[in-house]
Amino acid sequence: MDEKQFTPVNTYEYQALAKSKLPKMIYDYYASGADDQYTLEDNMAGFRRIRLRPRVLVDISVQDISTTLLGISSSFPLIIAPAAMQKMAHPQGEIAVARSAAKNKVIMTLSSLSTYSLEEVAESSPTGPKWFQLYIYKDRLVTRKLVERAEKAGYKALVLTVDAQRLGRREADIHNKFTLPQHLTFGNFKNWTASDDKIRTKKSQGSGIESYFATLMDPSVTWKDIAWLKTITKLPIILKGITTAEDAAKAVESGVAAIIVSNHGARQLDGMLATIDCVEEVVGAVRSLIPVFMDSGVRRGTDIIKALALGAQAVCVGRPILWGLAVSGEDGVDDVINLLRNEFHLGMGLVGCRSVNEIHRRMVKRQNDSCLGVSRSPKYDERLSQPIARL
Ligand SMILES: Cc1cc2nc3c(=O)[nH]c(=O)nc-3n(C[C@H](O)[C@H](O)[C@H](O)COP(=O)(O)O)c2cc1C
Ligand SMILES: CC(C)CC(=O)C(=O)O
Repeated sequence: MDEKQFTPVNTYEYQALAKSKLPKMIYDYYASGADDQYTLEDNMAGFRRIRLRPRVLVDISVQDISTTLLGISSSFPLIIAPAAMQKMAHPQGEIAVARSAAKNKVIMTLSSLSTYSLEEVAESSPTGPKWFQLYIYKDRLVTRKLVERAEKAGYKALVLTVDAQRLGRREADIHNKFTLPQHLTFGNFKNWTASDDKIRTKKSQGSGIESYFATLMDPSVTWKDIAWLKTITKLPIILKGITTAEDAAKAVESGVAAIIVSNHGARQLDGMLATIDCVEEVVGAVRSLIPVFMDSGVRRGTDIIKALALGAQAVCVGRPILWGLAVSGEDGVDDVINLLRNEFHLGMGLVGCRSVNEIHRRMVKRQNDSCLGVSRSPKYDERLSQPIARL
């Protein structure tokens, strides 16, 4: 079939099409997980181990799938996760994603390591609510300035990533000697110590992003730095990368506004649990004191239902947005969001829920791997190994 006429109907097909369009170095950077990528597979397999228990004969002729997340109304319980360097996928990069998010009434989280500046992204889509993701630099002034700029530009919350004291080892990036392409720069760091030179300096030695991280980010960050961050901002702080009850309890104690249960799309510590398998534990420890969101492995509307049934208030989505962006810019992002929204809407109806509040724990049941026979969907493997041939 002619690639041009092919319209993807789910996020897996978007991934296959994006793979056929992107240069290998860029596709691999977006798609990879750390080490053997066990957790990468498991993030998706985890959702398949959880099965739905629908209730029938419920009048679903009127459904409301909207929700409110930290005071922000959202058309459905989906948030766009921060992902670095989006101009590598499409020239409109983060601006296309921000415009799509605003149009579709979902929150966009902008990465610190964006290829447009945080001000350009804010100005591109003033009506769309946005959160700003932070890493803590060794030079605290870099972080402080970013916080001040994000506040001034109207971002509504800071998402502090806490699972990346050091960058995970993504072997494809090492093989590809990954670097930010010469015509691109980190939008937030023009003329700064944290400039994009750092990603290019050691490119002959392996992953440029690994050397950038090791040079500039602070591996000594602790809970004390959350207290410091609170002293320099009035914005709500969301911790991204909590996966245990112990850390969830500490997060609540530290006074943050919310938690994102995340393993960073399996790009950091391979061998971790799938994040969907961590949600209940974290929700239990948080005792409804603050909202819990989750990410990593969400590819279907029914995955969102499963996450909500286990106690999350919303999911964040990373790679599928990048696949939409790579395939057709803002339109592609619109389409990915719409596919997930429509799948969620249909799934909610078929489990017998008229509103997000009606999704509850008894709507899901866990199954063991042994009951399923396969650890991941053959459909997924097949689609990604031969992207266009199959299409
Ligand atoms: C290409 C790429 C870049 C990412 N960049 C960042 C980043 O700059 N900051 C961050 O906190 N997380 C980053 N993440 C992690 C995502 O925010 C999110 O946790 C993850 O993608 C969720 O998993 P999913 O891709 O399976 O949806 C990145 C993920 C990808 C795939
Ligand atoms: C620039 C990177 C450090 C962004 C990131 O978090 C990632 O690639 O997972």
